Amino acid sequence: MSLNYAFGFSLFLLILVGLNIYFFYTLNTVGRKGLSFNVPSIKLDQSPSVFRDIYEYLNYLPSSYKQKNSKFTPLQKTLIQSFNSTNVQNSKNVLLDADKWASEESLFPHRDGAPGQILHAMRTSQIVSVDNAPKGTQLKLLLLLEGNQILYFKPKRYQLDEVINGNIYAGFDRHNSEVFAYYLAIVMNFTWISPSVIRKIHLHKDVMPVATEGLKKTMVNNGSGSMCIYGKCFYCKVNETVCPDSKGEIEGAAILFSKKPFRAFKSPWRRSYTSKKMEWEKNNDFCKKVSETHSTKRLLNLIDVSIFDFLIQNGDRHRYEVYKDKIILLDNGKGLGNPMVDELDILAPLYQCCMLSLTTWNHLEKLSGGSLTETVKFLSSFQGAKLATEEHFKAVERRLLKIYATVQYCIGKHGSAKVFKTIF
Ligand SMILES: Nc1ncnc2c1ncn2[C@@H]1O[C@H](COP(=O)(O)OP(=O)(O)OP(=O)(O)O)[C@@H](O)[C@H]1O
Ligand SMILES: [Mn+2]
Repeated sequence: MSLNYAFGFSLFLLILVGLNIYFFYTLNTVGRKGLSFNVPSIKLDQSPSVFRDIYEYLNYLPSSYKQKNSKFTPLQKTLIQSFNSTNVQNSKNVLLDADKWASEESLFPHRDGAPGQILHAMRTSQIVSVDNAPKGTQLKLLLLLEGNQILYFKPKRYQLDEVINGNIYAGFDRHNSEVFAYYLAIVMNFTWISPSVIRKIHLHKDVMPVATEGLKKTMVNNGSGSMCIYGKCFYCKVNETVCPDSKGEIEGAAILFSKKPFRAFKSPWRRSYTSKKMEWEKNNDFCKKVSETHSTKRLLNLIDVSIFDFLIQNGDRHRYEVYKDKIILLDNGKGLGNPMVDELDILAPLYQCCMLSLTTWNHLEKLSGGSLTETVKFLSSFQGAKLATEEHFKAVERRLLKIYATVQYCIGKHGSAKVFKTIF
């Protein structure tokens, strides 16, 4: 009898303790309830403590960040109208005005159906000359189009499902990353970027008849009768050629060249490209130092760029170029290397400065719940090419949640009045 009593009492105590723990937990997570996340391969033990803090916020991210925001619906509709290229009658002439473009809000027109027409023209206009592009470390060509516009052509080096292992800047440029970046930027309302589209050029029909002598000198026969290009660039090697596919075509990213005078600057958050650590990697107060030599406006712009780079995982923005006091998103080929990796330190400008343009934040909040990549897919579908595997689209959504968590971390640390800036 007394044993039964003792057992019953212990059970009662156990239930009481259990209930206590349950209520304590729910009370503590009210308002920041969220599903726990599977954190992909991250070396938390060796990471700075800021990473742990950000991941803590990620685990309690409000559920609204995982749902669609109805405020995005009208914006999405406008974007779709602008990229729908079914109205291409004028597209042949659309590039003729390109030199007159660049307004106070963008480098190229991005409204009223212009993007669809521009991309279509970039993909289909007659090529009148092909040469090696003289600048940079990566193989690329210059395509001169009828009507005098120039395209940078970064050739395809990898299949979409190829995973680039190694450090963040490993491998050749990814042509699809350039094009993906263009659509992503536009959906994010970062309009200071050059239009970019997947284009296929036929070696014997489009290139050879109009190739410069200089380009022909950088071609070799690959042994099975086809000519391949090794190009002229810092890293170009005779045994690292680009060859046409079985249809005789070379696929690549065609990027509209802008003749505007850009000014180049070294990025304060650039990597060392050796095992040596840069100051920003060792000093979490690095932003304070940068703010002594950079305006708040430029810092906010660099932070926007870091958010963009984190989404595609471009860790190679060693230098940035400016026009009309805005950073132009040139050279986005080092993204989409590995969909399983999220290098959080690309976000260093955000978590070290803990500030963000309010305009950027208001817009980012509208892109939640899958809208961001859904719109990239939708807009790019008008030009036909698939830009990335499903794993990459999922990775971008996962990284967006990490951006939300990083902003929450900053708000938690400094309060939203200090984080959000209206200077832009
Ligand atoms: N769309 C563009 N319009 C005008 N100039 C451009 C454009 N894209 C790139 N450039 C210029 O050409 C340079 C080289 O291009 P890009 O950076 O894409 O090549 P890269 O081979 O990847 O160079 P790097 O190895 O330095 O990263 C840029 O720094 C920029 O000055
Ligand atoms: Mn580059």
